[in-house]
Amino acid sequence: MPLQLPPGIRIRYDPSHPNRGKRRSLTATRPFSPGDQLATFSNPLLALPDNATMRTTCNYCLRPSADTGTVSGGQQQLKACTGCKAAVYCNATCQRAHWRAVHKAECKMFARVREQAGKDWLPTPVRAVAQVLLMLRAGDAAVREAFEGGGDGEWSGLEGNVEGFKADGEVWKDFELQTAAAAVYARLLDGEEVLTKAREILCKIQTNAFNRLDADTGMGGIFLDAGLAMVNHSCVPNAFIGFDKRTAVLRAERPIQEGEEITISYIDNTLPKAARHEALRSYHFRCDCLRCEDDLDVYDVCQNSPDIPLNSFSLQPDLEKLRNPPIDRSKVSKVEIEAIYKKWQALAKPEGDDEGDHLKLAKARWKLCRPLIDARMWAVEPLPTTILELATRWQTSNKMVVYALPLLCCLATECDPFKLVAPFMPWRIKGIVAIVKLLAVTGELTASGALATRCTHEGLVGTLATSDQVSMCEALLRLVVRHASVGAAEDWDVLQQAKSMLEDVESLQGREQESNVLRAWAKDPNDPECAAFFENQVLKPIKTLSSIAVETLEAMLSGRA
Ligand SMILES: C[S@@+](CC[C@H](N)C(=O)[O-])C[C@H]1O[C@@H](n2cnc3c(N)ncnc32)[C@H](O)[C@@H]1O
Repeated sequence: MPLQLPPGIRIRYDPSHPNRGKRRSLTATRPFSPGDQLATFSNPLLALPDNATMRTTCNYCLRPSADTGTVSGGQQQLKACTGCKAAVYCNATCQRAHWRAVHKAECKMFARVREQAGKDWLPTPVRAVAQVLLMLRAGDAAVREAFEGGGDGEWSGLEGNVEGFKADGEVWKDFELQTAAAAVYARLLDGEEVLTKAREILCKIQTNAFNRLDADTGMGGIFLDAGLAMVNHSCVPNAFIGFDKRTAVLRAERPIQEGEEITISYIDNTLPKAARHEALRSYHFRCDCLRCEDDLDVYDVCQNSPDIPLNSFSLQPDLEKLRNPPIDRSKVSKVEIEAIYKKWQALAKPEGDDEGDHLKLAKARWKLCRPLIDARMWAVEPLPTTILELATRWQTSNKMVVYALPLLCCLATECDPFKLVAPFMPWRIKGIVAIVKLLAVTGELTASGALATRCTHEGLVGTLATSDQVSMCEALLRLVVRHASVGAAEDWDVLQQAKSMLEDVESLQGREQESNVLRAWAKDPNDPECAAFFENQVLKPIKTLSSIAVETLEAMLSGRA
């Protein structure tokens, strides 16, 4: 049976393509603009939370619950299946749907796991392989086509790169252990044939499933849809995937023409080339995209991006800066950047939470990044991650929280727009929401007069004291709401939060005038009066905070004033 695909996309099969892995690809059947939804996939073959979150995530719709055990956004408790007590659900509808989809076959397996291993969970890949084995036994036609086909031909099953995995001794040994466990627990251990099949299944899962990892909710898991699995990789992709519970949405990151191949990035495509190729190793192909062929860095890719004009309504509206970034390439070569990244990765991370140990690591990282700092290449890894990891630590530290704000402003203006040129990319949106949350903290400290006791940097205290932090928040939230409405689902948690924070800010008494200007600015960012307000009240303080970040980091990490 041909694979059913949503309208807007189709599989292109080119049997003469010399690279077997690229014979099948997804193609657009009509033009798409940046942010457009290409297709949604809401009936995946596999959708499961990872073992760390399976007790705090609905095992069917994959909605995470808050730590309290209530479903986020609601008051319902997650309820455990009365049979296995391992899988949990937000309601009876989800439980019934999961029972029909796979849990009917899986429930008894968890009882065996408890009996034999004394646990109420399985490692995620083991559970995924066991689910496929059980669905095959139950005669599921779609699962059979996907997992028992040969992987070539327009639709003849998923690609598994089995020979490639086999060639990697360590990985294969691990696969053998995991698949043996899946076969035992699924009670399907009847000979080498099942084990061979289980290993093929695991190869296909590794090649085609997406990891739903969400740093905010701490949630991970596996999502595998046969149609979505037809999308190939590029380090300069024209599309990206967003997850919304049990649905994956494929969206255009750049303009896509009718007949053009749709590509996404399987990895962090802003890493230096050698690191990207290392990350792609488990997909068993050598990427020959433009970024790889010409060894382009984030600034090269940004300069040529068709998405630059979308930034006129963003925290980096200086389009000229995106086209001609003020960097000094003579200070560091691409070969040196590769070497910096390798050494940076090799630095050991402290095991515990000791502040001193983490500061020592940050200093060592900063020292390694010196050529990038001197070249003002803030968007080139590993510099952004060095700043982000410090900001993340400081955000939750009473002593350092105020200092985290400039770091986030630096990331949102000097790093993210160059790395991800489209302002609706979820990562950029989350960065802005993080600034709003910190402004809420610094705003309160400023209002209560406690700011100076929490921060000794006079420039930072002065900038915050003289800024209209509420208007900054409102402007940032308007950016978030506009861009998230383009690049994410309407009920994306981050968008919902932003909308509710915006309502709170708008309802504050005594700032109707500012709110009116910002509302008008969101409608027409080019209106001179509104643009001037945004420039003076929002962009200027954010730029000042961003330069304070550099000063602070230099002082704290390298002792330079
Ligand atoms: C998720 S599948 C993509 C669909 C695949 N083309 C197929 O026909 O089944 C991932 C596999 O596709 C191949 N692939 C994806 N992107 C590629 C690329 N840019 N160049 C070569 N092969 C690629 C690799 O074999 C990879 O392991």
